Amino acid sequence: MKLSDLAEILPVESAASGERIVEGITSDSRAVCPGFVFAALRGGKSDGMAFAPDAAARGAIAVIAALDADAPGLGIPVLKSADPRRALALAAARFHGRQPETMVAVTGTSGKTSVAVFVRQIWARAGMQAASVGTTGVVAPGRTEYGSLTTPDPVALHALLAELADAGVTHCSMEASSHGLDQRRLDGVRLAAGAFTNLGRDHMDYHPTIEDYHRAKMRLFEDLLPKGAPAVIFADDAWSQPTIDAAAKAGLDVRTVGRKGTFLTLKRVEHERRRQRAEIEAEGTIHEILLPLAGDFQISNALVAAGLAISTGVPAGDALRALEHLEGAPGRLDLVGSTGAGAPVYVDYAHKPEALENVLSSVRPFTTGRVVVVFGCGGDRDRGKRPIMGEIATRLADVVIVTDDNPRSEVPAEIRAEILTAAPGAIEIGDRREAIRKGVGMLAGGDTLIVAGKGHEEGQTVGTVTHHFSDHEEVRNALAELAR
Ligand SMILES: CC(=O)N[C@H]1[C@@H](OP(=O)(O)OP(=O)(O)OC[C@H]2O[C@@H](n3ccc(=O)[nH]c3=O)[C@H](O)[C@@H]2O)O[C@H](CO)[C@@H](O)[C@@H]1O[C@H](C)C(=O)N[C@@H](C)C(=O)N[C@H](CCC(=O)O)C(=O)O
Ligand SMILES: Nc1ncnc2c1ncn2[C@@H]1O[C@H](COP(=O)(O)OP(=O)(O)OP(=O)(O)O)[C@@H](O)[C@H]1O
Ligand SMILES: N[C@H](CCC[C@H](N)C(=O)O)C(=O)O
Ligand SMILES: [Mg+2]
Repeated sequence: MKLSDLAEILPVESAASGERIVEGITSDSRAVCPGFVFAALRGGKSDGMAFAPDAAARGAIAVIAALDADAPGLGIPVLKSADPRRALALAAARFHGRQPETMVAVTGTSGKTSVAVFVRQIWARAGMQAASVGTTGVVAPGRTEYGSLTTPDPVALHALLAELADAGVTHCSMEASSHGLDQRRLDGVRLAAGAFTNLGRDHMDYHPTIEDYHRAKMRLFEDLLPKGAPAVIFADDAWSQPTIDAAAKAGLDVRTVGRKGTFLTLKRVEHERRRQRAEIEAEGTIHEILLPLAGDFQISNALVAAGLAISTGVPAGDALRALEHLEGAPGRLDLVGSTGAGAPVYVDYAHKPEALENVLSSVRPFTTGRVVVVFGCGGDRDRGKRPIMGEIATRLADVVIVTDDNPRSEVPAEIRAEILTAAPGAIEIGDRREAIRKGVGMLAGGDTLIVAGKGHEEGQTVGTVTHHFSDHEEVRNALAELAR
């Protein structure tokens, strides 16, 4: 690609530099190699423009910068944009070129990972070459990789999408986090359809108000999906209506799913311990489905996923039948094992209030004894959620064990103390391994243990060091010890 190929996105004026070959694009000066375009972004910590001289010294051929950026004497063209993050995303898409033909994205506070992996499974069952990209990583035919970000930065994202397309993937589902949407990480993705699950308290350290948080999510419908594209919206959430309004105003084809949904209507649901039977109406026909997953919320996620699959060409009957074969995303109400007396132990990724509320409520109907929960809250993240989660745990569980979950740069005992202000009577055990042992050790027949907050994670971050830690492994070890 030549620099002049970016002319639709950026003011590439000088003909001489326009002929230069672009060897790569990055927003990190440390990754610049000769021939790269460097995007100088203003971030939470620093202004990328401060690193432009370094990028130029490493051989950058142009810098993408804000309109008001001050760029004296860099010796390379400065391409100014009113929205440098968007320009970077569009440039990365142009540079890497190929993407799977059918891309869909799902946003919402909870359920994104589940929906993305469900859509992949439904497509795959319908015979498509399908992939999913999100919090738990990348899964595609012959490829499974552990992830880090929910929505990768645009440079990594477009490199990945090009690789997937080259490997023959035609259908790809991805998660659109509010950070990702706000930071324009998805702006270069050619989306065929989008979806919304729900909205609750999250990332209040990043978004000033919940309205601002909702607005960031609405970029998916307002700015990213082409007019007329299907927008699959879960209908039974408090934020469903404002979302439907935003999607309709943006000229999208709104398709609601859920009890109040009209595209897929949930008529009836009967919960069993590890599965649920649902009657779903689609195009005037009632389908009875046995969903092999625990948790009320999984029905909602399955409906959103089916809505996306149908909206991208899977016949409704096939999509709904495929729900009978769904496997949950790793670490989402994941049954790891049971004690000798039959008390189940689940690992779940609930690390925000509504998720914790949902998961604890979901297991109550099948618990004849006590619901025991082990959880903590992450450091360097929204502090406001700590007492809220303490209150929810105290209200919905019989035994609450408060422990550590990635304290990062904070003092772990202070995080626990903030949770404990609203969790009187809770047991405090900082060491997560000990906390899990304690939880497992106290289980009697009829009890249920939920180890919440880390789900698929494989590390515990203390300070800047991430130690290997897996709730799955710890639960398995504790159960094995008990059996000895
Ligand atoms: C808070 C946040 O979202 N930060 C993201 C943001 O960083 P930033 O712009 O604030 O970075 P900064 O440190 O101020 O630096 C500004 C710029 O200078 C550049 N720089 C910096 C140093 C240097 O030597 N040279 C250089 O060029 C940086 O690369 C950056 O472009 O933009 C970066 C580039 O896209 C992201 O990598 C980074 O994500 C960090 C890694 C992160 O942890 N993000 C998390 C919070 C996140 O995005 N999570 C969401 C949601 C998860 C969920 O739903 O729960 C996700 O999608 O994963
Ligand atoms: N539809 C839903 N409604 C409420 N809670 C849910 C829903 N789906 C999942 N959860 C809860 O949220 C947790 C995370 O689910 P999932 O990973 O699918 O969501 P996510 O939106 O991708 O979350 P994150 O933004 O943290 O990656 C689950 O472990 C469960 O506790
Ligand atoms: N993507 C989320 C995951 C949080 C998971 C929880 N284990 C924590 O560390 O708070 C975040 O980084 O805020
Ligand atoms: Mg996720």
